Amino acid sequence: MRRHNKKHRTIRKCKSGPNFTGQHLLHNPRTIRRLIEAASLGPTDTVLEIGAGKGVLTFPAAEKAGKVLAVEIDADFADILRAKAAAYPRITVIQDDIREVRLPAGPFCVVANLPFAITTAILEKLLGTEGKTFQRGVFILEQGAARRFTQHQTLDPRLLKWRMIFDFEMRATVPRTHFAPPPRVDAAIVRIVRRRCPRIPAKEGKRFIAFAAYALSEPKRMAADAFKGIFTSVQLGTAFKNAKVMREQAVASLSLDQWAALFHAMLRYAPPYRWPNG
Ligand SMILES: C[S@@+](CC[C@H](N)C(=O)[O-])C[C@H]1O[C@@H](n2cnc3c(N)ncnc32)[C@H](O)[C@@H]1O
Repeated sequence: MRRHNKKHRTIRKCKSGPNFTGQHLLHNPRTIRRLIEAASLGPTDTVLEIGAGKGVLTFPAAEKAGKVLAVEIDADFADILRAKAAAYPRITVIQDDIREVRLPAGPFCVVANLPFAITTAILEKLLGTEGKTFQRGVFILEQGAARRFTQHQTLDPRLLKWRMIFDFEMRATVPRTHFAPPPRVDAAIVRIVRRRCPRIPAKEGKRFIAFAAYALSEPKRMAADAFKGIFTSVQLGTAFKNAKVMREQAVASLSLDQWAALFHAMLRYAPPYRWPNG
């Protein structure tokens, strides 16, 4: 699984503070149960567990799944987990930084109580081109991030792109008291599932981000103005009619399906020299 042959460090001895690795260990049985249930694991599933800690999620996941790859950066935690998992052939402990780990070549699911500080880096890895075999996952995230990822509309072009290809759903909130030590804020369980029919082809992701960033440069602008640099007025009329977009509608209020329909209209009707560049 390793990409580089780097020497490992014992992370907790590093400089940036006592808990910069987000070591908030989950101890509430109800939340553990909820998370595992939300993962809907079965015997054919390969699970990548991110930030396995001392294994509070590893063993319940291994009871249901075919295989669990438990990644943990902290050498002490990884040793504890390896010792506990010695009698469990379905669990493999990988002591490494998840950002350096090569993702499984075949389909896999994720179970993770994430280190909050690197949430975006981890999602970028799973939901971008590197994660092409990622199917679905359940994640404990900071509640603010969970709300941002799952709210109806978003002004973030990269998040919009993710939501063209994956469905995000907030499953439950998790009070900070369910962790030891408790983080400063509450958390939430978010389920992310690859759509059977993505709204746009995954290979168009970069182009879609450029398209969304262009139109969202002034989010309150009316849609007719936001897209007029891309479409001629005839093309705009057709694109808006097909996407059920009103000319006066603020670009920030477009639904996911409307974004997708307008993007497809650009690919179909607008000449490439009018497509926004990333
Ligand atoms: C919120 S704790 C979760 C621990 C355990 N899964 C639980 O629920 O109790 C996050 C874990 O991620 C680990 N971690 C932090 N940064 C990591 C990284 N870059 N790669 C892998 N693990 C990391 C921490 O050491 C910590 O054990």
